[in-house]
Amino acid sequence: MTAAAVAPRPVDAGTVISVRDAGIRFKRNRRSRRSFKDLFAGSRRRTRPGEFWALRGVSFDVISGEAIGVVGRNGQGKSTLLKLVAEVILPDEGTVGVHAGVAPLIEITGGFVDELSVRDNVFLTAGLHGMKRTEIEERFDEIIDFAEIGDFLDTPYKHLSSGMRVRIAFAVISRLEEPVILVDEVLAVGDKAFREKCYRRIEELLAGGRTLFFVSHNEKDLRRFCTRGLYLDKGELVLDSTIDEVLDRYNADYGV
Ligand SMILES: Nc1ncnc2c1ncn2[C@@H]1O[C@H](COP(=O)(O)OP(=O)(O)OP(=O)(O)O)[C@@H](O)[C@H]1O
Repeated sequence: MTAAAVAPRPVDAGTVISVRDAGIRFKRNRRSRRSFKDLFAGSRRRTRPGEFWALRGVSFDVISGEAIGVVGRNGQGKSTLLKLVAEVILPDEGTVGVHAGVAPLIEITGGFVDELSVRDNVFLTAGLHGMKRTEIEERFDEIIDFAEIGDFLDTPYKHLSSGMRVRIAFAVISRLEEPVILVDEVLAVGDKAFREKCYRRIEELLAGGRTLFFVSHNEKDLRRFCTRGLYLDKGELVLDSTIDEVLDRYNADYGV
């Protein structure tokens, strides 16, 4: 049976994300590009020379309001999983059903455009997530105050330091009204005071019922926010359990 033939499971009330047997393969040197012909050639399950599965056979459901920590060593597929949930990439096999809007902070650029000013990027990103111009104008000062980068409103995004990029990206993403928030390790770039401010904001969002995916190598942070853990190893989901069980298993496996 081809992946395309897998019938989507009925979605329970409250299920915001439903991932079934998802797999994504990359070329060693760049993202695998499937040709139009491949879609009909039944070659989806095969790995061609130079390709590998960054994720494979991954299945889980997420209920609205869950806070999920994604755990695993470097290169085991954590960021790839978040990109699937953000629908930035599509699975090569299986299905990824996302039944709610997603605000992703998954790369340092936060989806911002290098050449545009900070001001224009705020309007662009918030607009792409469905905010009306008047709503963005109302929240603009709050966003800039949160990021503490009021002196750089007309600066092209590419000229900001990496910490400043994360500040503005987080400030915008965390003001969106999307029900699902994805936070990759990018916050690690921010200084300690700013990180703490972001963490308090994440706690507010969780208290307000948002759903969180949080990738981190920091056990304390994972335990602070997350109730559930997904442990990825060699592209497979080896454990889906409480965050405490997931961290215990990860520590036992890798002796940290
Ligand atoms: N666009 C891409 N093209 C080719 N390979 C990729 C691409 N993106 C990720 N990979 C590879 O897929 C694997 C999983 O990468 P991923 O970034 O998901 O790991 P990770 O668990 O988030 O790692 P880290 O903890 O280091 O951030 C790695 O081997 C990585 O090199």
